[in-house]
Amino acid sequence: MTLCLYECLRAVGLQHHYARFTSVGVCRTAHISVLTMEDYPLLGIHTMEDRTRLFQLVQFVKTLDLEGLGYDDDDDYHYSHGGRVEGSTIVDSSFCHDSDSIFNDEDGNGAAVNNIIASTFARPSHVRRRLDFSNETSDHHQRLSHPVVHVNMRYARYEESIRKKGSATSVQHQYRPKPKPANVTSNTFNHKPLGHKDRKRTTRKKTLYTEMDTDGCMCKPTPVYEAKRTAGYNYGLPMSTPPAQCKQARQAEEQRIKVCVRKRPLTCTESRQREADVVTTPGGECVIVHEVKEAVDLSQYILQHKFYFDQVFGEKSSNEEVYHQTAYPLVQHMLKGGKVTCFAYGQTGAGKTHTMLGSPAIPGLYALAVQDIFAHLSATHSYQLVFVSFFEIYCGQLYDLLDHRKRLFAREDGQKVVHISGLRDVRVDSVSSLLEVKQGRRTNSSTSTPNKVFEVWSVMTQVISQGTAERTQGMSGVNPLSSRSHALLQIQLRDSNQQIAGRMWFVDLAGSERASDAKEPDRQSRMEGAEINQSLLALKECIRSLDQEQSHTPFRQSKLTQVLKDSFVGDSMTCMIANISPGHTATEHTLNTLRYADRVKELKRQGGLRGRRRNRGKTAASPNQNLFSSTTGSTVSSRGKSPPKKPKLTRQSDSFGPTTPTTRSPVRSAFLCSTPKNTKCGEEANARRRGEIRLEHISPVRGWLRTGDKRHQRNEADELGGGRTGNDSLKTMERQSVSQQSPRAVLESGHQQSPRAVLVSGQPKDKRVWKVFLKIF
Ligand SMILES: Nc1ncnc2c1ncn2[C@@H]1O[C@H](COP(=O)(O)OP(=O)(O)OP(=O)(O)O)[C@@H](O)[C@H]1O
Repeated sequence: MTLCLYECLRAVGLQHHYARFTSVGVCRTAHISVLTMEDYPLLGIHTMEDRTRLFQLVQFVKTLDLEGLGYDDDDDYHYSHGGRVEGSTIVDSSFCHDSDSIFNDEDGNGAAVNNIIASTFARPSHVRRRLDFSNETSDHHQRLSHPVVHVNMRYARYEESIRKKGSATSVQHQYRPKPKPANVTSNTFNHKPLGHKDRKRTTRKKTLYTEMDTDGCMCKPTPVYEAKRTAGYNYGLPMSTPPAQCKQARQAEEQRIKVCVRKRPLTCTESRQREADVVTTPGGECVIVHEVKEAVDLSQYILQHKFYFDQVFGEKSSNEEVYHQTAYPLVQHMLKGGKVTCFAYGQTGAGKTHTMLGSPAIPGLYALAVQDIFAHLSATHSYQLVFVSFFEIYCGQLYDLLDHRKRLFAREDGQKVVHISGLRDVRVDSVSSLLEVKQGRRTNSSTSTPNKVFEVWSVMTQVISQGTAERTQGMSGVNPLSSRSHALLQIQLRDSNQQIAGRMWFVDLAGSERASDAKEPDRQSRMEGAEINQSLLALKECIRSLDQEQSHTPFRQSKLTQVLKDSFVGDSMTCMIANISPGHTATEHTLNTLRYADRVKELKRQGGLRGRRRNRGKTAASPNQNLFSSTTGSTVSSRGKSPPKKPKLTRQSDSFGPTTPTTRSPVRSAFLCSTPKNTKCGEEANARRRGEIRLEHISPVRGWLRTGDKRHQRNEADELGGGRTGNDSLKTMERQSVSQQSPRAVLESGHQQSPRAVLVSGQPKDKRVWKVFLKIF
């Protein structure tokens, strides 16, 4: 039993168009696969329903390996000339007279088709044309003599339209990617006319690539275009620039921020699923993503996205190689007393943990860094001590991974230095390693043997394995053991006075993918995803803010940036390793990761950080002072750009209701308690401040009436963050006094909202307003 055109059309309920199809030259099932939407009217497909059906059929036929299934070119031919297909009854009540004409045609010479064309489809001559499948050898078409439309030229048409649009630059057809694997489910069609083919679908899908590659009829060379990015997408910064063009800038920057990309190989699972590798890493500084796209006419084309970074590691790079290019310079800087940070960023399953932690057989950056630190200390006979702490940030909370997930709190002191209270520091005292080194058997990492590396690894794992086991993990759509938290490993060097003599952060960030990618997106995983995204956004905002020389850097937007404050100020060095997956199903995430990294790289080339540091150096001596000035100073951006927008945490309305015009509070902020006490003190305060207080809106939270004054919010945040200023007592007085006003007094003071409103604050705003008014008047 073979596949024929009529069966296909009947499967989607388009069998009544069969004659029309054959009349214009669509006589075989294979012809369907090359139909485009432009051909639909020619085939008599006008209604949206029919268009959808035909579209589905075209998609389905495209996924079929017709030759592999024993597709016989003549089948449709015989079919259309009255041949009765083995095992199937083609008589269909909906097929009207056309079918009779066709199937009762005994001579099989195409007379029926010609009759139909002549009688049923008597159309104007410009419509009466037939589609040409020029690659066919059958003489079937030679019997028809209508004008020809070249539908197989759709690739050329598309290329032409792209050129006209100027949205992409055409390049040579040099890259011929494997087409996307077919993703056909058994319920694609309800009627199951092709049921006898079902058992072959699996093999059909698997052989799709090769068949289409070798079959010139089925697969035209896929056009390749180079993505031409516009200024809007990258915040107006120049796009990824080749290294040659920015050599000077790089030298000037002295690699304070280094952005690298690491591509991992396809995993066994991905190979089994026949995922295509869409990432290439030509040279050591360029990475190209070949994105398979589909045009509106359903033709496929390739869009190449090219990025340049300080270093690009291909799938064959080892952890040691990555370490020497990324973390090793940071270790050297730390040993000189600097503060350094190494981020691993990327989608879940992209290889962040593999890079950072590795395994006993393949130690990651943690172990290699500690090994070098010990090697240095022993070589210089230093008495500095190495302390390690390890904690995670999960859903905005800090948990100590070395202390049974004890809850931690990040607080700022009066000097604006962030401390993590309760964090356990473990002194790493690799006696055996150090002894070995002191005996001259170890000098540095480059001369160490794998056994020695393994030894340091085992020392580190005594500390880290406990923490890693405690880390929050979950199942994502990509990785069954996906990290759902940011893991931060801190390595500190301390002198004999316990003063910090160098600090290194290793940050294994949580997967950067969207929350919806979780395999079973329940509430918890969505919350996790939202939190992860928010902290990554905050990280980006901090970097962006530094780049734009903003007077305020929003460290406090997330715990991650708050904890990593040191990484953004002073004489720090940072390295970001963007990990990417090579599979075509991860293309979108790969591009997102690369764009994020590209953004970080481009801003450093703009000299944003450097310029900022320079400015800071003029006004302040220490990083802490710099930070202070950056957060409280009134410096306006020299570029005149607007400050970054903070994500809105709560919705604030400017108007409370149609009858309650609101006014902004003056600089002095005030609270109003929902249940004021009529004390004398309160009345006095009320009388004094009656003319000053302007309420903006009522917050249902804890019954406070709040003002929208930013300074007030900042003061409040300071208090929450643990910092207290000299005005604290004054503010407390203010709060007390204002909170004790009577409702009547508030009304008299010109405000149209009553504290009574707070009592009904759980209701919609308009209702609340009306209740207040009813109560009063
Ligand atoms: N460079 C590499 N070479 C070989 N295998 C790798 C490489 N990078 C990652 N892998 C493998 O890919 C899988 C996923 O890697 P890993 O767990 O490091 O991802 P991840 O980015 O940390 O994911 P998540 O964010 O979900 O924790 C692991 O099985 C790991 O062994």
